[in-house]
Order: sequence, then structure tokens, then C-alpha cells
Amino acid sequence: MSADLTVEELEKSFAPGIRPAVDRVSFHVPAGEIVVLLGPSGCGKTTTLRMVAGLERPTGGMISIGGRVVARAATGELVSAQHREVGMVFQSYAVWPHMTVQENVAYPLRHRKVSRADIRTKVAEALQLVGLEDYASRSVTALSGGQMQRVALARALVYRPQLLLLDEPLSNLDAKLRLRLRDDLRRIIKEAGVTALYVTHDQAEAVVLGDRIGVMRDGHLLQMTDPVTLYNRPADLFVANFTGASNMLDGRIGSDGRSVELAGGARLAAELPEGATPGVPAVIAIRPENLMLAPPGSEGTGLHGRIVTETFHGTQTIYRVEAMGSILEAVEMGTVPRFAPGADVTVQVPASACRVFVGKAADRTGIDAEARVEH
Ligand SMILES: Nc1ncnc2c1ncn2[C@@H]1O[C@H](COP(=O)(O)OP(=O)(O)OP(=O)(O)O)[C@@H](O)[C@H]1O
Repeated sequence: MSADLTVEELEKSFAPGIRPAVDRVSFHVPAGEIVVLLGPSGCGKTTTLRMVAGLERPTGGMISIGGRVVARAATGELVSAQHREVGMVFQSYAVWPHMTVQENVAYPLRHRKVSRADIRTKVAEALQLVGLEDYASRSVTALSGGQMQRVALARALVYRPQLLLLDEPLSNLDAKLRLRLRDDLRRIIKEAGVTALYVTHDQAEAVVLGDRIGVMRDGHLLQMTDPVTLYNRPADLFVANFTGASNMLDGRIGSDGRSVELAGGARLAAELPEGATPGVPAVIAIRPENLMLAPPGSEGTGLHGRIVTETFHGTQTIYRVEAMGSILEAVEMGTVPRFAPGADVTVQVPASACRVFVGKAADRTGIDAEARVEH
């Protein structure tokens, strides 16, 4: 039923002279896997998905679904969207308001020469999968946004597509519903056993949903790997920052080959990338949750810091700390903040939490305000 997806050197140029929206992107999704394309607005993720769907014609490269080439720019081969056997769920709910829930879900089957009895069974199965079996005869206009999106999902799955494509399906939902459906979506897709390609700019969504995540920027696919590797071994500074390692400290590779000497004079032990030569400029990227704060004079190695601001979030506190010549962000879990602004602290940074990249932060990231992670 589900099929693998291969994308090779895929390119889309909307106009000559302008950089391609999608620039030689290649990846493979084995049957049954969920791959998430993650990146800031304008990085080319939707255009990639639309080319896989057959809604956009590639200007370069090849796409195959289940071993069948559906687009190849070099030869002009192009299978139309309706002949690709893909299910789609978009940001807007796209349900028909004049129909009931079951009529909406049955719609794709009516055009597929399926018997009435079969339609009834398949619709019931799809509604059960998304948890709407009790809503079958309701009008869709009587549903919440989250329920409408479940209807759209059931309708996309009812004819057992080879591939399911989802473009920011949760972004119109309020925060609570979004979290609930996010957790359910992975279970539903896995239960359906369908291969899925999912587009989002939300890193938390990507991590919960994806077997693998591909981070895109400026039309390029920077890294595609499992969530744990992405968070712990980001391929470059942009990926590190986009996935939350928002503290970036400039320095140079230390002469001992095991540390980075920071511009502010401090030295931090870190695992260095291969080929890092002593003396060359380097950036350390550290996640706020990996910076540990302790009262001054605490045991163990640490650097002196001073709390600049403290923001209590109920279950965690975010501190801005002046340390190592920079303002760093630190997050502590717990319902009681431990430090007030102005307090002296010891900042501890485990070597294993420091990702080191050769180069300078400003040159390497080009990260704009939009791409920076907000807490
Ligand atoms: N039909 C089009 N004509 C011209 N340019 C386009 C068209 N569609 C997309 N683009 C451009 O291609 C680039 C990538 O757009 P795309 O929608 O794929 O990005 P995205 O990462 O999905 O962003 P978003 O999350 O904002 O949709 C952008 O610069 C966009 O302006």
C-alpha cells in the first residue's frame, strides 16, 4: 500500500536570474517512514512538497513514488496530481461545508468506482482512525478546527494513498488543540502505515512527528537525519541555531586541541570537529537547557556570571546571564526561580554540550530574526 519516495537533484526556478526556490534537493523516504521538512519561511519546503504532489512542475531533477517516475525535468515526464495516488492535507481545512462528516470523507471514493458497501466500510475505518466515529452524520460546520482537520486527514487517507503529504496542517489551530492533534497525528499516520512527507516551520512539531527531519534553508537541504542526531550533532551552525542552540560564542580553537579560547578570554573544554587546527576562528553553540547555573563558589569547574534578567514561565525559568564576555540564555526547569537579577552565579558548561564549528558566528549563520528560536 505505502510506497517509497525518491527526490533527486530537485530544482524549481520561478524566474530566470532569481535564485531557485528549491536548489538540487535530494532525499529518499522508505515506505512507511515519516519525513518532516523543517525550515524558516521561504526556505522552499512548500515548493518541494508541491512538486511531489504534482501541483508544481520541477525545472530540474526527478521524483519517483513507489519506483514510478512521476516527474523528470530532463525528459519532460510529468504525471498529473490526480494520477499520483497521494493524499494531501493543507493548512486550511478544505472540507466541504454543505456536507456531513461522512460525506466529506466518502467524497474521494465516489470518483473511484467503489461499491456503496465498500464506501461505508472504508469511511467507517477512516473515521475510527482519526477518532471521529461518533460524528459521522454531523455537519462539518458544527465541528471545531481540530475536528475539521481530522476530517481532512480521514478524507486524505480513505482511499489508501501511497503517500501522504501534509503542509502545516496544525498552524490554524489554537495552541491546545495543536498539541493534542500533533501527538495524535503521528499515531494516526503510523496506524495507517502510510509514507508521509510533512512540512512545518515548528521544530517541536518536527521532533514529535518525524522519523527523520530535513532542515532547509534558501532552497537547500542542509541535513536530513533522525531527531536525536539533529539535536545533538547538527551539521552546521544554522541547523544548530534553528533547532535551539541559541547561545553562540566566538573564539579560537585552543592550542591544547581540546578547548576553545573565547574572545572574552575564558577557555571552554569542548569536543572539536575533525580538522580543527589550533588558532583558527571557531564558534561554540550551546543550548540554553545545557547551561547549568549554580550558586557562586559551587564545586566543580565553572565560570563566573551575573544574572541580567529572570523570566518565570510557570514550569521553567529563563535567565539571561552575563558570562564569558557575552549575554547567554539559560533555562532551568522547576516551579520556583532560584536566582534574581543581579545575583552572582557559577555557569557550568559540560564539554559534551558544546558544539564547535570552524568560522565566525556572523559569517556562518546569516541568521535573521525570523529564524532565531523564540522561547
Ligand atoms: N508561484 C510562485 N512564484 C514565484 N515565487 C514563488 C512562488 N511560490 C513560491 N515562491 C518563492 O519561492 C521561495 C520558497 O517558497 P516556499 O513557499 O516553498 O517556502 P516555504 O519554506 O514553504 O515558506 P512558507 O512556510 O512561508 O510557505 C520563496 O522565496 C517564495 O517567495
